[in-house]
Amino acid sequence: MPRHPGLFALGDHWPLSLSRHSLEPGFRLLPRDHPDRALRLRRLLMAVYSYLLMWGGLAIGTRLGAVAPDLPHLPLLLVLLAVNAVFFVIIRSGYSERFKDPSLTVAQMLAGIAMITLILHYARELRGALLCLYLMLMTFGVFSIHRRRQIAMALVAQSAFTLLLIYEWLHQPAQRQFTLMFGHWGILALTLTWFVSMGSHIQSLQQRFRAQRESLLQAHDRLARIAVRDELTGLYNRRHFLERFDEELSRISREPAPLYLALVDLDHFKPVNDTYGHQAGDAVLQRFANVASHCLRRTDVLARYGGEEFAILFPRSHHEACLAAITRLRERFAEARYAFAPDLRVTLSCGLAAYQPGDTARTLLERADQALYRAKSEGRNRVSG
Ligand SMILES: Nc1nc2c(ncn2[C@@H]2O[C@H](COP(=O)(O)OP(=O)(O)OP(=O)(O)O)[C@@H](O)[C@H]2O)c(=O)[nH]1
Repeated sequence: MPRHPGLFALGDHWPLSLSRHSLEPGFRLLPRDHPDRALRLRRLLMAVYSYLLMWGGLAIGTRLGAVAPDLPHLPLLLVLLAVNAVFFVIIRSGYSERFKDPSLTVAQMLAGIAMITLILHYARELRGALLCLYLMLMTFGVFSIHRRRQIAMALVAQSAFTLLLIYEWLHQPAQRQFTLMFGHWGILALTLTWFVSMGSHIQSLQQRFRAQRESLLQAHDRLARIAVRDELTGLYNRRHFLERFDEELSRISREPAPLYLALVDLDHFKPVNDTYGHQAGDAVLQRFANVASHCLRRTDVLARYGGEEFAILFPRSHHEACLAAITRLRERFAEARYAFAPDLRVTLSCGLAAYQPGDTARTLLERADQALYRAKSEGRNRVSG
């Protein structure tokens, strides 16, 4: 879940991180081109803007007589900064990572509700307008806390305001007008209800959008995979192999390097299908893919070239190394056991050809094919070339 600052904690966006990230492992700066950077900067500005507006507005309001003159400006500002600093340290030290929501949204919101209720206590004529601070606070939860928690936060805000009204009614009855208090209470209840309802609507849109994006990404991945992979074995398909082959050929025409091509064909595969069925034949092909993937290097390009024919490209490799890899593969594959026929042994034949200057994909494939033919005619289960 992405961290976000909330109303009373600048969280990730505190300018101190510029100097502290180099000192403590938990303090990290986003790279310049990170897509979240602009968003975080905007949140920082929003948080700073909220602080200045709230505190400055109260200071001016006091002078103009719209806010009670005994409003403790300085302690309030210090409390704001202290609460913010605590959240900042908890989040940036990485300690909050152990919680389900590392942004500590609910905790930040609770602190915010307490602070706003205190401010409202000192607000006189401005109280009605300042009620919107509760809504401002609620916006921080819209994208990061679930509907039930949003409702809970709205109830906490409404209850805090109710307690304030009860306290004032009991302790300062002379200064309070019941109709005004009741009006404020009703308006807050109404707007919070609307807010929660809209918030959950926005959240369900967001979830739908996420789900759609997820399935689009999955579809894209599947398409990308289908485009280059063979469905049965998971190996590269013939088209992708020929593309890679062309790339290698144009690379070695610029910077000469050895290149080997092997064509592999399973021996007497038709009888496997005929005796044990097509599914058993498929399992043998899959087993070959598995064994071959483990016998070759990551830089080798292995593909299913046809039905039971496979191609391997060995870029920047030498004859002995290619021969050793194919022999290893031939031996391991011949040792493979199959659950559907414990006595079955399937072998392979291979034709190996080296790139020669002037070769095209076609000429090199032809030479590998001739070598394969020789391996077959010399008795199978062998490498030729
Ligand atoms: N199960 C299965 N069989 C396949 C697939 N693709 C091709 N085949 C079978 O592979 C067999 C190839 O047989 P042949 O070309 O006659 O060769 P072979 O029996 O292996 O004999 P040699 O190559 O001469 O050793 C055919 O029976 C094809 O039906 C596949 O995807 N799955």
